[in-house]
Amino acid sequence: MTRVLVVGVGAIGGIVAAKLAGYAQVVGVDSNVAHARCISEHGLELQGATRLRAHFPCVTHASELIAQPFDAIVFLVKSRATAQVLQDLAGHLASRPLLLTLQNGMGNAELLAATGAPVARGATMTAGRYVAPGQVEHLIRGNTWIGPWQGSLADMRWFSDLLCAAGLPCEVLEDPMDTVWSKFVFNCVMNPVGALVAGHNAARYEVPEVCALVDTMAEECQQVVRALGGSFSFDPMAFVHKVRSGAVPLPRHAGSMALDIARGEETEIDALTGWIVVQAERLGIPVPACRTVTALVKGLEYAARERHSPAKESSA
Ligand SMILES: NC(=O)C1=CN([C@@H]2O[C@H](COP(=O)(O)OP(=O)(O)OC[C@H]3O[C@@H](n4cnc5c(N)ncnc54)[C@H](OP(=O)(O)O)[C@@H]3O)[C@@H](O)[C@H]2O)C=CC1
Ligand SMILES: CC(C)(CO)C(=O)C(=O)O
Repeated sequence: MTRVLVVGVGAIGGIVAAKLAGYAQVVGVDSNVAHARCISEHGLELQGATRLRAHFPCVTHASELIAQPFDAIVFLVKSRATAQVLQDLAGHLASRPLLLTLQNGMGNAELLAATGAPVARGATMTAGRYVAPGQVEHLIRGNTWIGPWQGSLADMRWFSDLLCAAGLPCEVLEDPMDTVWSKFVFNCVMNPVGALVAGHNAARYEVPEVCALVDTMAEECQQVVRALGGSFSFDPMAFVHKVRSGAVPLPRHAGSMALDIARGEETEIDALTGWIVVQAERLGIPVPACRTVTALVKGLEYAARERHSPAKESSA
């Protein structure tokens, strides 16, 4: 049976691992000790759009994995953890498994490609939320796209078929970048704004001043991506326009960055909007809205960290 390692079995990794568990031999690695233990002992419970309990082993560090080779390794840790997990997994890369990233943010595929293994890069509109040890909520059923960043379509078509069989609709693309750019711009705009409105999704769509900010940021991000030679397979703001016009209902999920702030975690701002700001500076493109929003999210991270620090909790 196909062996798949899922690195980061949180919101999205949890959905992928639990769904795949009936179709492949899945192993998880997750540094959240209580979560990993719960999964190994009682299984991972998916709630919401998918309801199932999947059983697979989950370790807390790559050093606990047995030497048997994996056919694919799926990276679903936050972008800031990718370099460290790759280093930890060095002993499992000699067999050249397919490395797949569906992470938001720039920089991950480049790190994976440096290993020399085939790399599938993609994006997913699936949404999830970590609830508690052993529990993940599947919030939105969404499409997934993957394609070669390093290697050929043949190296990864089988994995797309596996995701489809497991109930995660996936399209394989000859060149995934136009889709990656489209979703990247959506995340660069909507994720920080979702965090700044404290996860109250209606505020992203119904407050005129917030809508104007969203549109300005979208313009800035698209200008930078085009200056970098990128293009878009779909209008990054298409979903936003559909929600605004009432063509699709307002989802409850305000993006994963709002969830990070609610948990007092660091966000992926540096790999998203902050990345745009750095590129814009290099290219001489003014991006005042993205710059301000990036700064505000840094402040929000600081405040959320302070609010969740054990010292604050005990003195409260
Ligand atoms: N949530 C969503 O709806 C979506 C998320 N994404 C993207 O998917 C990626 C994962 O996000 P998400 O699932 O939300 O994140 P989560 O924080 O829910 O899950 C990541 C998991 O990885 C664990 N982890 C952190 N560092 C390591 C490490 N060094 N080794 C092993 N495990 C580690 C975390 O543990 P701990 O909590 O203890 O740090 C956590 O359990 C991100 O790039 C995100 O942008 C894409 C689409 C939608
Ligand atoms: C699922 C989606 C597209 C929703 O914004 C996302 O990428 C996120 O939450 O980070």
